[in-house]
Amino acid sequence: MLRRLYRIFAVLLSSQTPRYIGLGCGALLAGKLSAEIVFYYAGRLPSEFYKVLGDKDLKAFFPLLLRCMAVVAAAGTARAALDYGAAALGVMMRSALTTYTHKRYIRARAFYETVSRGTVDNPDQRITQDVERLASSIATILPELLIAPFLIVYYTVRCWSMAGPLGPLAIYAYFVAGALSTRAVMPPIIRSVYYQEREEGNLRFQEVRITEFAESIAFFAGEDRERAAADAALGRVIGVQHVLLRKQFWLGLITQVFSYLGATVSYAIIAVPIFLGKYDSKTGSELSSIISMNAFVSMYLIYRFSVVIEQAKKLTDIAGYTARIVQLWEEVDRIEDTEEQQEEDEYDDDTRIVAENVTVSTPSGEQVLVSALTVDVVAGRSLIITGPNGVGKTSVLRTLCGLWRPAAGSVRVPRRELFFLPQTAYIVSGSLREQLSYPGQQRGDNGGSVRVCGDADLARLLSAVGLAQLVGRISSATGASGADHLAYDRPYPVQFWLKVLSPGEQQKISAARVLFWRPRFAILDESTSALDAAAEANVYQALVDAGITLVSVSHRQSLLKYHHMRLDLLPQGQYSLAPIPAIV
Ligand SMILES: Nc1ncnc2c1ncn2[C@@H]1O[C@H](COP(=O)(O)OP(=O)(O)OP(=O)(O)O)[C@@H](O)[C@H]1O
Repeated sequence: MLRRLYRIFAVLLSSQTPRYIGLGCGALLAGKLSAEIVFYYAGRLPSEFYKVLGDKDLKAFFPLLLRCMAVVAAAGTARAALDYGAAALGVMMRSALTTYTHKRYIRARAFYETVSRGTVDNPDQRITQDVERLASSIATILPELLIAPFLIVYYTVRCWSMAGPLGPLAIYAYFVAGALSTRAVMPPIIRSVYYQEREEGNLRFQEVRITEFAESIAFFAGEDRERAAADAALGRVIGVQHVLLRKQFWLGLITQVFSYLGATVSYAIIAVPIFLGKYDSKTGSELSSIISMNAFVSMYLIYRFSVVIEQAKKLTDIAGYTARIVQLWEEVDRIEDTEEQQEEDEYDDDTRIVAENVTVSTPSGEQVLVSALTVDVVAGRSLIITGPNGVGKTSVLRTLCGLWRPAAGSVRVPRRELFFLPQTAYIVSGSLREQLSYPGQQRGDNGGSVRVCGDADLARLLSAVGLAQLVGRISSATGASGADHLAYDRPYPVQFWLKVLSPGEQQKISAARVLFWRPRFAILDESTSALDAAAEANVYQALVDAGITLVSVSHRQSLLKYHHMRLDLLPQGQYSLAPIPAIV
C-alpha cells in the first residue's frame, strides 16, 4: 500500500503541473494555519464569556460581543475557503493522474494488450471513477494530515502549561489506543473497497452493453435476459456494499466512541490540578474560565488526534483506489518490459510482409492455430486467406500485422506501410473530413505531421466507394444548409454517424480511408462483408487501381480474382499456399 501510494505522489509531484500542485498544497497549508488561528480565537470566546458574565462586567461585555461576531465571520469564511481550496486541489490532482495514465496507457500495444488479455478488470472505470475518487479523497485528508503535527505540538504545550505533564500524556495514551484499534479493522475494509469498485465496474459494463446493443437486444426481445444479468450485477454490487458497510460499522464505532470519550478525558485531565489544589487561590468566575479554556485546549488536542484517527476511514478508501490505479500502471509497465526484451530490429524493407516458420497461437498460448507458416507477401501480389470459421484467419492477420507475437518463428512487417480494416468499421466522432482522415497521422509518426483529406480528395473518395450522396443526406438529416465543402467540417458525435450510416456504408467509409492514405499494404478482415456484390467489387477494384496490395480474409469466391495467392487454413494447424490462376 505504501509503495503504491508513494508512486501516486511521485506521479503527482513529477507531473506537468507539479508547481501548481505544490503551490496548491502550500496555499492550503497556509490557509489551514490561518484558519486554525481564527478557530483558536473562536475557541477562547466561551472562556472569556464565563469571566465577563461571572464578574457581571457590562463594560467588557459589548466589546467582547463585537469581537465574537468578527471572529465568527472570519471562521466561517476560512472554512468555506478551505473547502474550496481542497476541492480545487482535488481537481488538479485528478487532471495530473489522468493525464499520466493516458500517456502510459493509450499508446502502442499497452491498451490493446491490457484489454485483450483481460488481466486488469474495467480499465476505463479505473481511469475515470477511481482516479476522481482518489484525487478528491487525498485532497480532503491532505490539509488535515499536513497541519496535524503543528497543531499537536502547539496544543500539547498549552495543555501541559494548564494541566501539567499528565494532561498531554493521558491524551497521547488515548490516541495510541485509538490508532491501534482502528488499525486492526482497516485491512479487511481496504479489500472490500477494492472489490466494491470492481463490481461497480462490472455493473457499469452491463448497463453500457444494453445501450450499445440496444437494437440487437430489442430484435431478440432479450429484455428479460438482460434485466436478469443487470440485476445479478447489481446484486453483486449491493452484496459487496453491505459487507463493506458492516466492516465500516466497526471502524465507525471505534472512531465515534473515541471522539465522545474525548470530552470525558478532557474533564478528567483538569480535575487532577483542581483536586491537587493548584487553582485554590482563584475566584469562582476565574476557575470556570480556566476549566472552559482547559476543556477547549485539551478537547482540541483530542479532536486533532481523533481527526487523524477518523482519516483512517478515508485512508482505507484511498488504499483501495490506489491499488486499482497503480495495478493498471503496473500492467502497462509489465507490457513495456516485455516489449523492450522483445525489441525487434528496425525492418526497413517497405515492399514485403514476411512470415517465416511461424506458429500462430492464442495469446495465452493454449491453442495452436497454425504451425510452421511461411509466407512472403510481396508488394503487387495480393494474398487472400480462406478457411472454415474459427480456424484462425483473423489470428493470422493479427500476427501478420504485429498485434500478436508469434509463438515461434519470425514476422517482419513494414508497419508504416500497413492499414487495417476490421469487419466492424471503426467510426469516430468529428467531421466527415476527420472521419476519412482518421487517425490523422502516419503510423509510427509519433506527434508528427497531421494529414487531412482535402476538399477535392473528399469528393473523389466518397464517389469512388459509392457514397457521393452522403453529404446531401447529412445536410438534410440535420437541416444544415450551405456548400458541400462547409458540410465536410461540421462535427457530429459518434452516435450521429452510427445512426446516419448503415453498417455497409460504415464499411465504405473505412474503405475510403484506405484510399486516402494509400498505404502499400491493406489488411482486410471481411471488411466488405456488409456490402452488396456490386459495391464490394467496386471497392476492391478501387483499392487495386490505387496500387494497394491486399491481404484479405473472406469466404467469397468472387474476391479471388483481386488476389494473386491463396492461403487456405485447414484444421489441426495445417495450411496450403498456392498461386491463384489468372482468369483470362
Ligand atoms: N483473444 C483471444 N483469446 C483467446 N482465444 C482467442 C482469441 N481470439 C481468437 N481466439 C480463438 O482462436 C480461434 C480462431 O479465431 P479467429 O477469429 O482467428 O478465427 P477465424 O478463422 O477468423 O473465424 P471466423 O471465420 O469465424 O471469423 C477461435 O476459436 C478463438 O477461440
